[in-house]
Amino acid sequence: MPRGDYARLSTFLFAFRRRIAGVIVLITVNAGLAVGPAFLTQRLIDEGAVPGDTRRVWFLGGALLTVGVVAACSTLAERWATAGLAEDVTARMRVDVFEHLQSQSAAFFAASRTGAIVSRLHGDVQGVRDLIARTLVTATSALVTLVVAGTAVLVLDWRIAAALLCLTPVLYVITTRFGAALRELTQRRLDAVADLDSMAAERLSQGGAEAIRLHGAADRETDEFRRRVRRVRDAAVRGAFLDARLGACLTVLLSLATSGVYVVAALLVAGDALSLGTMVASVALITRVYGPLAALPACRMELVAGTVSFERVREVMCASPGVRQPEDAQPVPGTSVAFTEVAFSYPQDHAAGPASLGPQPGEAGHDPTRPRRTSRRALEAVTFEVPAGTTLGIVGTSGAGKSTLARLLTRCWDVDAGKVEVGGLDVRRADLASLRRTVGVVAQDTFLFHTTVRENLLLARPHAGDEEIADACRTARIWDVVERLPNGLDTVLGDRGVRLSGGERQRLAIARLLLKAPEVVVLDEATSHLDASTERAVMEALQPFLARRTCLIITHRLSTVHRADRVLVMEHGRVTNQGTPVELRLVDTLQHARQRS
Ligand SMILES: Nc1ncnc2c1ncn2[C@@H]1O[C@H](COP(=O)(O)OP(=O)(O)OP(=O)(O)O)[C@@H](O)[C@H]1O
Repeated sequence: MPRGDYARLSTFLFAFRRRIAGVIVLITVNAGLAVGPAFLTQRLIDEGAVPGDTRRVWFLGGALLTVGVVAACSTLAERWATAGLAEDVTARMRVDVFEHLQSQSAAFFAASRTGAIVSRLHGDVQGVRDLIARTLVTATSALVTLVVAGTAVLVLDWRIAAALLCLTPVLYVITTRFGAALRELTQRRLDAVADLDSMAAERLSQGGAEAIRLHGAADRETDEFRRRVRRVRDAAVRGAFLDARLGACLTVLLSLATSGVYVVAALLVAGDALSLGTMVASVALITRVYGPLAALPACRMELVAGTVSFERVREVMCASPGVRQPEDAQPVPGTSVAFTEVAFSYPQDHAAGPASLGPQPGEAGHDPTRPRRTSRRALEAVTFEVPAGTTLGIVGTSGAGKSTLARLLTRCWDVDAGKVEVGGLDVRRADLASLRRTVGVVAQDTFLFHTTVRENLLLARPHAGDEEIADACRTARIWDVVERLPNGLDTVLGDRGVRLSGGERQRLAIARLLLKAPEVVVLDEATSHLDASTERAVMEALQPFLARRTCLIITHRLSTVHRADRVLVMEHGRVTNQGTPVELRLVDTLQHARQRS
């Protein structure tokens, strides 16, 4: 692992330093308790068994039992402390990642695959948990035990200690060679798992599954899934094989060394240069030295795997939010809206998120050789004003850039040139929370969460009471539908609100807007799924709510904007006309635009 990664991992763990110190103390106590029996055994043989002192034998036997019981209790305490520490670090990391992702702009999510993000939040964070709960603890314990047991052997007899420790450099060389290969394999396996997660998340979503069914593409998709599963399998099998090869090398090496130590000790006893008790104690300590020596290489490998996971989590944590709030951000002071000479292009080629969250080799869209480029301008020199409390209708051909206006107004994206102002304040200088409180949008596609109607509505105003919710639903002409649901407001709507029709989802989104009651309202094709009479009814009911507010109503239908104070006509990212509905002779303009599209 690069040195910088260790430093970052240490920085993250610094917040838990007291508990880590506690765990290290327990590990050291355990290591001390693990070598105690060897010394007691040495004395039991040399001072009790050999001279025939039975009182000494009983006393030292009792001491051995006591050390065993204390060691068991101390191990229990160490496991408990370690498990708690690892889970707390994991929980903290999950929340940090989630919180950081919430601050990402639309550009990040447009460039990243959902499954890959979820994989970071779940699989890779789990990898970090294993790193802390298993690897770091085992490594620390192995190191401490190695030092304590090595010193104990040295105290008993330096010649045996020398024979025991001569293995260390050989072990180091072997693990270094295996470590590099394992790092690459782990990276490949985690990428392959993220690919799989990402495909499953998309294809098994309600919309994805329906699209596959409608296009009869089930077999093709299964083949693709099989190909991705094979990539995961291949990387895992190669990793396991590498592990097994390392295990075999270690077994051979350790058996060689163990027999070597036995022979050295036996020769010393035969030549009267060592007591029997010291030989038994030294032999007992072999496992205490070779256990850690054998565990350390495996730890090193796991450390490599774990830090790959850590690095992948860190990559997401380091993704800078595309939309930042300045230090001196100000609350939005008014409700007028103005666009001045605004130009904007959507970034292309997944430039906005970490590369590993975008398409991977073999996936559609992955082509590192292709030069990066930006798309054609979505907006070009767009200028208009909506005075506070007035309504602007925005009409135009499909792809003209109408929805992009709403995204720039709420700072889902930032303009490339020009400025967007709310209440005379450039939105780039506005406090984001204040901006998003002031501006409310009913988007073209309504997103509903897989939860109850009530929870979906409370997203707009968390403390709204049942009466307020019911009033908003009545105004949005959705209350009778909610009442007919099996559990009313407590009915779970399914993935993305699958239990409701497109028009019902839209009306629920309008109810959500009514609960939020923002001062600036954007309705982006908010009634496009409604039949003409329901649309009329909803718009009529909304009038008192909209009357006092600044409104931008984006639509294809003339009827929806006939009450607007002014209307903007857009084509290919430009404003081609604006005026009152009457001035523009809107019908003609629209028909003209349609003919040209
Ligand atoms: N996330 C995105 N990434 C890249 N290009 C985008 C993205 N969203 C929109 N575009 C492009 O920007 C242009 C304007 O899109 P926009 O959604 O603003 O159009 P619109 O006028 O609302 O269209 P419609 O009436 O069909 O909803 C289109 O050419 C579209 O392809």
